[in-house]
Amino acid sequence: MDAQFPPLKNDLLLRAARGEETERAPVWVMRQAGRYLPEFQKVRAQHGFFEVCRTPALATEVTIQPIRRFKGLIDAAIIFSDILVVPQALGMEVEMNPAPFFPDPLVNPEDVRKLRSEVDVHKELGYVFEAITSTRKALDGEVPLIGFCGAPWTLFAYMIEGGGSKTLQKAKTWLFKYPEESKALLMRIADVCVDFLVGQIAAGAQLVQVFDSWAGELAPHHFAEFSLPSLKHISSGVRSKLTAQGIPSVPMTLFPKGANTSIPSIAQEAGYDVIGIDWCIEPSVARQLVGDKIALQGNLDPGLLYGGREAIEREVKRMCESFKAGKKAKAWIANLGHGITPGVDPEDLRWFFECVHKYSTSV
Ligand SMILES: Cc1c2[nH]c(c1CCC(=O)O)Cc1[nH]c(c(CCC(=O)O)c1C)Cc1[nH]c(c(CCC(=O)O)c1C)Cc1[nH]c(c(C)c1CCC(=O)O)C2
Repeated sequence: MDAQFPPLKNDLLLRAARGEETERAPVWVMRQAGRYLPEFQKVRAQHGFFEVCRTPALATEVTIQPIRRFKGLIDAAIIFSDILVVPQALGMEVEMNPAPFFPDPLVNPEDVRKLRSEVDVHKELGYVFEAITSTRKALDGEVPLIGFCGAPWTLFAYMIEGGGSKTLQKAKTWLFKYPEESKALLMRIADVCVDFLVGQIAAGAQLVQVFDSWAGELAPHHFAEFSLPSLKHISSGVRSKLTAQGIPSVPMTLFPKGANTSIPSIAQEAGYDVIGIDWCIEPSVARQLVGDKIALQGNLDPGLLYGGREAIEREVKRMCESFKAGKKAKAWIANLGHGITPGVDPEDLRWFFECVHKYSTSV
């Protein structure tokens, strides 16, 4: 598989994801290709959001923009796409104006009949696979390429709410009034996620991340009941399908945002190599919870990038000390605790990268 691509020159991310010690922590940021970058805004001024996702040459260009700008400082690219392409593959209409909007959300359990019963990911999402292959080539081995999908619970919530929501009133109505139908839908989404991730890995993704952005909206026992089974289904399904197809396995990351009290069960049961953490948990505490076999990713508050250089340096130093436990960078991928937000000065992000390089070294 890798034979068709240029050799990888920087494998820090992959080594840390496998739990190894590294000279310094690899670093990238969630949503690194996005609206805070003027070069991204330029592309978006001429093309719709999903048009960029669906046009491999444009998706490749915006994926590479942060790699080009922060050359030598950034250790991974993440393919430009969105978690909501999976609901689209299931047959739902999704607009981005500028927040996600579903004109025809799932109102009650009978509505699942509107979804495609069989999803051919190559037909519906082949454009993502093409973008991945094209980006792998364009990266020329500079850094590894990350593929991703949304977690079934987060996607379920979008498909039912019809967009973002503060209370998740509709999604919770489903969970608690129709638990069996909800679980069936969550597993249907998980099946599509499995094929989608396998297709991304076959196309050249060197690590894959599952974003459960709304994990923290569930009580720990409800996370265990509704989200965790579908997350396990994804990790085990991806690995067994890769084996069956003779495709080498890649590290898998789960970002269960806000589900910090569920970290021990996630580490033991979910089947991921890396767990992403937000800034509401101390890194050294997360390390104690997961033991030394699982890698961690995170976790600076993205809001710190508005705080100026002094605050960024102080907090990155503190984060590094907490992750390293005073010793070495091991099994840790530096990142923010959630996506970078619009309005951040790209030069302040550069400073974040420089501070990680300085303070995360093994000493
Ligand atoms: C919940 C979620 C979505 N999308 C995603 C998540 C999970 C991560 C998270 O919790 O932030 C994931 C995502 N979305 C995007 C990426 C691309 C890769 C990257 O650079 O990280 C990734 C990994 C591009 C995007 N997806 C979106 C943009 C901005 C839209 C634009 O260009 O107009 C980008 C760059 C739009 C989007 N897409 C989504 C929302 C809520 C929005 C609008 C608000 C916002 O920007 O945060 C759904």
